[in-house]
Amino acid sequence: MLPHGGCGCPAGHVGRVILVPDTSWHWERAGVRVPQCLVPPRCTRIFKIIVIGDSNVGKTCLTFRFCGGTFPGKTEATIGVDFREKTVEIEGERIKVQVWDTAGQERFRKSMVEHYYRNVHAVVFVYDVTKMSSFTNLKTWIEECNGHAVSPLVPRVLVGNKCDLKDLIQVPSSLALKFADAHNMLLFETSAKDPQESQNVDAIFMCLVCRLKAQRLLPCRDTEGWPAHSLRSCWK
Ligand SMILES: Nc1nc2c(ncn2[C@@H]2O[C@H](COP(=O)(O)OP(=O)(O)OP(=O)(O)O)[C@@H](O)[C@H]2O)c(=O)[nH]1
Repeated sequence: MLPHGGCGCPAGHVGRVILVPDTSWHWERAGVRVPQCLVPPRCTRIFKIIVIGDSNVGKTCLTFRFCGGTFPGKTEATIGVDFREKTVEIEGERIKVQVWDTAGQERFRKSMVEHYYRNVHAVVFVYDVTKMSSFTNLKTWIEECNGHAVSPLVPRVLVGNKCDLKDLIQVPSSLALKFADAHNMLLFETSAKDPQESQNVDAIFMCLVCRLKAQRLLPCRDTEGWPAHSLRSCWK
């Protein structure tokens, strides 16, 4: 039997690895034994991605589509922030993507703004392709982001949502592309509503996750989500 923390994770899991009579390794926690093959990998990194933009552009729907695979029938204005999570596996590493769906309405975001930007790993700026004002307001959102000392190294992407409303498009792709280039961002034009676009919605977040993974600077956390005491030994 290995001592507590014998799994090797520097954080020390709340549980222990034991060798049972059938000679296979099991994970024991609160008296429940789970075969080792079902135990999640030792460390799961968490990437915090915030989604910002005007009210009604579809931030909630995009995060629903990515995290839950569906388009919500009905949404209400976000108050403060809503969190959604999805665990993805890239090259054998499990990564928890923590998506912060922020309020677009000023009155619902005031007290929370500091929290949005603290320790953020990536930013998704969203506008509505059928509403020019949501595109012109992007300047303000970028200024707010920069004003909260978000490093230029933090990856950012631009998303034009509601592309399914083809007859109502006000923001030409060429204009959006120019803006994205000027701000060193990738541009995605998509629709949270159209199920055929779901892969494109996934691509927004997965491209950020891949870039973050490549940076290899982000710390590992144990499977409970707590920061590991010694981060370096968990880096690949
Ligand atoms: N046609 C269409 N409608 C969409 C799409 N995405 C969102 N909507 C609709 O747009 C409205 C606003 O969507 P939300 O996701 O709540 O917008 P939000 O940006 O989160 O708004 P706040 O929480 O106020 O910041 C809802 O009525 C959605 O059904 C889309 O891709 N296509």
